[in-house]
Amino acid sequence: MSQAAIDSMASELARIVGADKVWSGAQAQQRYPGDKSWLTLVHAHHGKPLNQPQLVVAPHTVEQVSDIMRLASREGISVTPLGGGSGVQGAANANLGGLLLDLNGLNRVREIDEQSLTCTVECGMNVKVFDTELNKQGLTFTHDPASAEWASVGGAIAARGSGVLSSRYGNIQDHVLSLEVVMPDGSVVQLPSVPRHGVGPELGQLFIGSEGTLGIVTAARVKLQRQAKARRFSAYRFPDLAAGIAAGREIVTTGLRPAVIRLYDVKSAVLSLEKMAKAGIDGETMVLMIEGQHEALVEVESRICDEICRSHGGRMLESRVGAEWWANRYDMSHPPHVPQLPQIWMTMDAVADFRCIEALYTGVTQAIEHSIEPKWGLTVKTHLSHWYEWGAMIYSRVIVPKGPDTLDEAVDLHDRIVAAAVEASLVAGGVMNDHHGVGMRLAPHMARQFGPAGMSLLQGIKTGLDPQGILCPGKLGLSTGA
Ligand SMILES: Cc1cc2nc3c(=O)[nH]c(=O)nc-3n(C[C@H](O)[C@H](O)[C@H](O)COP(=O)(O)OP(=O)(O)OC[C@H]3O[C@@H](n4cnc5c(N)ncnc54)[C@H](O)[C@@H]3O)c2cc1C
Repeated sequence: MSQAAIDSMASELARIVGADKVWSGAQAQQRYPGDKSWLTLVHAHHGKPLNQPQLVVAPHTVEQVSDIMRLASREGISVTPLGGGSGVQGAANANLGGLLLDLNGLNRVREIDEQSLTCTVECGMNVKVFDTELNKQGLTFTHDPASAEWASVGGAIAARGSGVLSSRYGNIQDHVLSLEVVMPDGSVVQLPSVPRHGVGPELGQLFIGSEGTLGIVTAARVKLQRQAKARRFSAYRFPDLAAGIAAGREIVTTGLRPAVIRLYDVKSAVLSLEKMAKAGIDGETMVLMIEGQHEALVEVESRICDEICRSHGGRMLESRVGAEWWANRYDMSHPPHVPQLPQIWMTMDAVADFRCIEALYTGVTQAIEHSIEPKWGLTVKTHLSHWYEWGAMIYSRVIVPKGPDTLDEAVDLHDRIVAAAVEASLVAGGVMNDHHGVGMRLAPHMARQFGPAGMSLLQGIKTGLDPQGILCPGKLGLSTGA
């Protein structure tokens, strides 16, 4: 965009939202440095920011979002939505310029339906603030990612996120009941808000995980739960990872639903449970948390889980291990546990069915370990924390303790680790990833993971909904637009 076009667009945007909600040029880039991915941080550190919006606009209402999209569509300007900016894949970067749409001002709770236990909430609502508000009424959202203090509800939906309680309550797609979406041409779609329907396909699922490429999610009706009245923690030391996986599999495939089933491999257990090390955390360890409305049910479920864990060789640890784990569950997202540049760090979360899960663990962790020369001293620590009726997720925390000084070398190492892990997850019968989205990190691998026919279907949907290609061009491995 020429300077004249930017100025003209800025004044049109100011007419929609007010001049104090529009920023351009250096002001825009300083105000919005980009998301929390290593790629974003390392580029900014080397003076080559990935996030380069020419304009930023911060609407407060769905009508304003609609007017902005109508304007962007008329002018053919690309738009990148921004929620809490907590993404770790580089998705919320306006890397091709254009307009960054800051949605944090759309943060109202529109309605709580206490009979149906649902809430209609706007996309910019912060996840933690939302849950704190609900807690005052004895209710809870149950989407509890480690990034709750930064992430928005819209961002969680757009990135198809998951939270620590997912094994009982599901991932974000299970919480979302219906959506309000502003389309690239500014039209507003209200999807049916009923428990289930046979009125054609469930269109809401199209937007969950679409990372801003298909429409702007402005509000969602979401499922609520009553806050748990009873909660039990337990922890088990298993002879090896396979025994822990077998116990987890038996738990979820026999109808039991612990809210937390977290199985750490040896390195990860020592790292993540170090505060409890005196309790004998020296091997594969599982933390369980069982909760519900009825003490009696929680007691029975705990007892059966205990029997299952013991039958797979699990040795029960002091119950405080689980309780302390819960109290400190966000620690790994804060200093001193957060790595610093020039270190290279990333999380790789892969998912597969139970038939493939052990191969996935072995394949991905070994591929990461061998992806770069040993001199870099890479470490990989892995746990399983999202369990489904037919499979589970492995989550690897990867750190290169002293990365190279140059940007190109550092990005090359990073990309080699990612490519090796993606390939290994496919070979093992899984995919990368489970809940962190695609962003810029995984975009080059989308075609490999979706396959040519899958990509062609996705591209067709994109072209149909966004013929000008103005929403997040190039994201999700899609074309950069017309
Ligand atoms: C320390 C740490 C821990 C984390 N732990 C977890 C975790 O436990 N579980 C988990 O799932 N994730 C986790 N994440 C990743 C991240 O927090 C999630 O992906 C989160 O859901 C992103 O929300 P956000 O509002 O910050 O989105 P952003 O980063 O702002 O945006 C993410 C993507 O969604 C798009 N987008 C945002 N809002 C909208 C909207 N309203 N409509 C359309 N598109 C939109 C953006 O364009 C971008 O493509 C973690 C991140 C960090 C830094």
